[in-house]
Amino acid sequence: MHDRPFRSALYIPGSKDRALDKARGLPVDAILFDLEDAVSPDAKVEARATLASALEQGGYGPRFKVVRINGLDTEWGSDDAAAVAAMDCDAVLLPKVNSTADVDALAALIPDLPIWAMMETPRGILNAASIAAHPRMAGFVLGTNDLAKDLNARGRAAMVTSLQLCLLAAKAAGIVALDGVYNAFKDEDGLRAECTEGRDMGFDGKTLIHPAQVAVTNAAFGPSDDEIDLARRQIEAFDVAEAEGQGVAVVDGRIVENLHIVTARATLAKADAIAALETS
Ligand SMILES: CC(C)(COP(=O)(O)OP(=O)(O)OC[C@H]1O[C@@H](n2cnc3c(N)ncnc32)[C@H](O)[C@@H]1OP(=O)(O)O)[C@@H](O)C(=O)NCCC(=O)NCCSC(=O)C[C@H](O)C(=O)O
Ligand SMILES: [Mg+2]
Repeated sequence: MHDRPFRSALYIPGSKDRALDKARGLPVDAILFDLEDAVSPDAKVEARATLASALEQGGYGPRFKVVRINGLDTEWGSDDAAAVAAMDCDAVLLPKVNSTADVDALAALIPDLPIWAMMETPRGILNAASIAAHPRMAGFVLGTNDLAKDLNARGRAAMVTSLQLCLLAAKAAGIVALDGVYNAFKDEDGLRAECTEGRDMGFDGKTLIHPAQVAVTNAAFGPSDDEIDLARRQIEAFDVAEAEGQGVAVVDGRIVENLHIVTARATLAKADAIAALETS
């Protein structure tokens, strides 16, 4: 559990002024300002300047700001990294990370900023544990489109092992883990089902491509009223049990032990963090 929510993380093409402006009013927890795949090659250089100007202008409030650069093996990567070092953002996102050597290369160009990794290549997935444990690494974003392409995979079931390897690595290292995008952005029911699946696997949130996906995602990854109510009742019941010298309570016919109280407290802390974010 992280000290801020990451339920929804919206990609915004760095080249699109209108979308950059719209994001200032969207209730997302994080923004992934994109210089990579959402920007065509002939617009890359201009997008860098457009994004720098949008971030300088500000207005993104409490949203966590991540800039996705082009790979350092492309003609734009090094200049993107130099530009990002001077931008007002919270992390830099490196695409197609294969190994810790890729992270080292970016770390050498940007001394301070937390680094996030796109996990979207077979080599990267196999190296997930060492990438997550890199001292500068702070977040994983699953790139399920690139991964499906490289695996020649059809459907999400074919990627579950990859998703879980990344989750295990992220949880072991204590970093953020965000699920991949749902491409059919007008299919609300399909998005809800995939959010539910990602949440139940343990992802902190989901990456999005369109504002219409925000509400469903925030609802799926935030604690529901029933979950908050249950967490409160578990804590109360466990306090009573402990006062009576017991190590176990029973709530709704299920046992509640100390470890469940850790989860219950995390649920309440997340609800508080969401409320604080939404009122700031
Ligand atoms: C998918 C889109 C191309 C659709 O664009 P459009 O047809 O313009 O949508 P709408 O007309 O419905 O837009 C309505 C308004 O919303 C704004 N808008 C649209 N998208 C965004 C956005 N992402 N962020 C902020 N605002 C947005 C429009 O400007 C309209 O505003 P207004 O005119 O004021 O009403 C488009 O949504 C889009 O480009 N989405 C982002 C695509 C993207 O970022 N792709 C790259 C990331 S996905 C990826 O690479 C994952 C990973 O690497 C992998 O491998 O899986
Ligand atoms: Mg990708």
